[in-house]
Amino acid sequence: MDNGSIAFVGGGNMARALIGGLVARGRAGASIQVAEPVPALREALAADFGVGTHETASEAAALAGTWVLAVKPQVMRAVCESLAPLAQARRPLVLSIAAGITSGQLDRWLGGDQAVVRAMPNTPALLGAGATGLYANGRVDHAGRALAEALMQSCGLVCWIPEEALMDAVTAVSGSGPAYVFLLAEAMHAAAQAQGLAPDTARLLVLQTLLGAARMLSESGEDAATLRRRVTSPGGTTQAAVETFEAGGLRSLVDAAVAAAVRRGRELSADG
Ligand SMILES: NC(=O)C1=CN([C@@H]2O[C@H](COP(=O)(O)OP(=O)(O)OC[C@H]3O[C@@H](n4cnc5c(N)ncnc54)[C@H](OP(=O)(O)O)[C@@H]3O)[C@@H](O)[C@H]2O)C=CC1
Ligand SMILES: O=C(O)[C@@H]1CCC=N1
Repeated sequence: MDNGSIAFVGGGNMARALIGGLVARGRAGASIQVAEPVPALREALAADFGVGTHETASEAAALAGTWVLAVKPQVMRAVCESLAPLAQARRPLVLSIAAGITSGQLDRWLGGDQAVVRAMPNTPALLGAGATGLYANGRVDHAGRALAEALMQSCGLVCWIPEEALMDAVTAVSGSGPAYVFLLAEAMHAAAQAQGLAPDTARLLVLQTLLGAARMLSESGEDAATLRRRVTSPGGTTQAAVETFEAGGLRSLVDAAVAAAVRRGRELSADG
């Protein structure tokens, strides 16, 4: 049964990012099956990546030994229950990327005794620049862990997370994290225009600043605080801005935002 094919159940934003990352790094589109109820999404995935597409989860899942469950947490139970007979018959490696939903819930909804890996990726996976946290339940053997790791590594960095409870923190930091950076970019872009810069110029300057700063964080070997201090001339412009951020409570705001995301992850697993 396992011919190396992967079935994605759900062909939305995150599935598209993962499939794009896999195909860009050499996986044949034809080895990927996607179940997605929205016809326009199915057509776009087939056209862009050459994947096989299906209307229902069981049609796609029947063709693969690895299942990536990429539907919203709110519909995960119904999707798993619809796949339970197939899961019991075929014993696939199941990867769920859903926020909050626990491996115990997935195992139960799929009928029990399932090899379940929780993966929390993020959308830069599309560029091979993703970050994924992985947690495997006790039914996943060495080969299953290696397969899950290789799959997600083709979309970027992978970290194994030792305790499942920490997956909510991973979700709040790196799963949701790209949105925090995009929000900062939006705010800087608006502020640049408010100071009189033309929209295109503002966009270019913000974009290159974020890119350059991220590269320095990644490549300089120095920590964020050291790099920040080096920009901040005593009594200069950066100090004026940084003091404004600190006075406005930026650090505690970020702490509260991440805590809110962790709480929401826990709530998503509350029923069932
Ligand atoms: N977006 C992100 O950055 C990240 C998302 N995630 C997780 O990924 C999962 C998907 O999120 P995201 O891609 O943003 O959501 P989307 O809504 O973009 O994608 C989910 C897709 O699944 C479809 N769907 C619904 N029911 C079924 C079904 N029975 N069979 C097959 N497909 C179905 C939905 O169709 P319809 O719209 O008609 O319901 C939708 O197109 C979530 O669980 C989320 O927690 C994890 C990491 C990052
Ligand atoms: O917003 C969400 O719930 C999902 C999980 C992480 C990123 N997007």
